[in-house]
Amino acid sequence: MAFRTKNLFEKTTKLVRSYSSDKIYTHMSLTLNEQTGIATLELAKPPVNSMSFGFLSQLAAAVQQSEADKYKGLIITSRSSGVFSAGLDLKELHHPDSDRILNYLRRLQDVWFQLYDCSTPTAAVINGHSIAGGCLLALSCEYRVMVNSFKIGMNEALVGVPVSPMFIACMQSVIGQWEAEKALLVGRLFTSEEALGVGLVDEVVGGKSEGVCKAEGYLAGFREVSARARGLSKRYLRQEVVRDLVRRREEDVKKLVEIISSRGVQDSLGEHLERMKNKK
Ligand SMILES: CCCCCCCC/C=C\C=C\CC(=O)SCCNC(=O)CCNC(=O)[C@H](O)C(C)(C)COP(=O)(O)OP(=O)(O)OC[C@H]1O[C@@H](n2cnc3c(N)ncnc32)[C@H](O)[C@@H]1OP(=O)(O)O
Repeated sequence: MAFRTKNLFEKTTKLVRSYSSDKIYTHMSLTLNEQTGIATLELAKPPVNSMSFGFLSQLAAAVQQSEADKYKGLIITSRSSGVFSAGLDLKELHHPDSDRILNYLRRLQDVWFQLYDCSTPTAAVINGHSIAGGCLLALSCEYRVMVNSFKIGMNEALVGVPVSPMFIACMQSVIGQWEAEKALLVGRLFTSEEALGVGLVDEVVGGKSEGVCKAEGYLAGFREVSARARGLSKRYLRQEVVRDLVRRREEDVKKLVEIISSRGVQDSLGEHLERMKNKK
């Protein structure tokens, strides 16, 4: 089979350089299967694929690449066998520099808009724990296959930070208002099986390769469908959520910076980081 592992940054060097201070293309790899036209984006930022500024920039470049090259599909998964993504990098949120946190949250918004609103068919193979921002990443894809025995959800309530409108909108659009409310207000993490029960994921499988096959099956379902019509329909279906968040994006970011910088939230973040350190 003809596989081409693309160094994403060959084509997007300019974009990534202007976005990121990290070394180019260190946190993920994008591999195109030239026979199917489906690309796999494998997150590879040990130990837990936390979403640092550089990670978000590379993710943005990958999504942009899939749109520009008109991939038939994009599968997002993790190189780690235990963690899909631990979400936002808590170190970016703890004692932040005011300009950096503003730019970090703007970057997060940009990536989310790009992924959520992209016309490329997308699927997530969640082959490990998927927490908060990690759950957002999976929910922004169209289809989710999860490997059993892991946890997924948005734990902001336990971290002591508010769930932001973008995260809420995504959760609501997949599992509905009441289930989202029940889960988000207590920071519930679902097992793979519970996630399937509530509709947070579409399938549960025994391992990553089975998950990739299921995701490919979903994406192959569009082979006979006009890519243009499909892409436009997806945008129309998602436009209400996008429009609302675009309209209020600057207001949301400024409010969140204010909240994150507050003493109470900083104390909670510090305690959460301490708990993680002490769990060993
Ligand atoms: C509209 C405006 C834009 C929107 C902006 C929204 C902004 C709103 C504000 C906040 C939103 C926050 C959402 C988030 O995503 S916050 C992140 C929440 N995530 C977590 O709490 C995950 C915590 N991690 C875990 O539960 C575990 O690490 C787990 C993922 C289950 C993996 O467990 P395990 O394999 O046992 O690994 P360890 O726990 O030992 O961790 C290994 C090392 O990784 C460090 N780590 C873990 N998670 C993070 C993280 N999120 N960020 C940074 N670092 C992380 C951990 O401390 C260990 O480090 P070390 O080895 O040095 O001790």
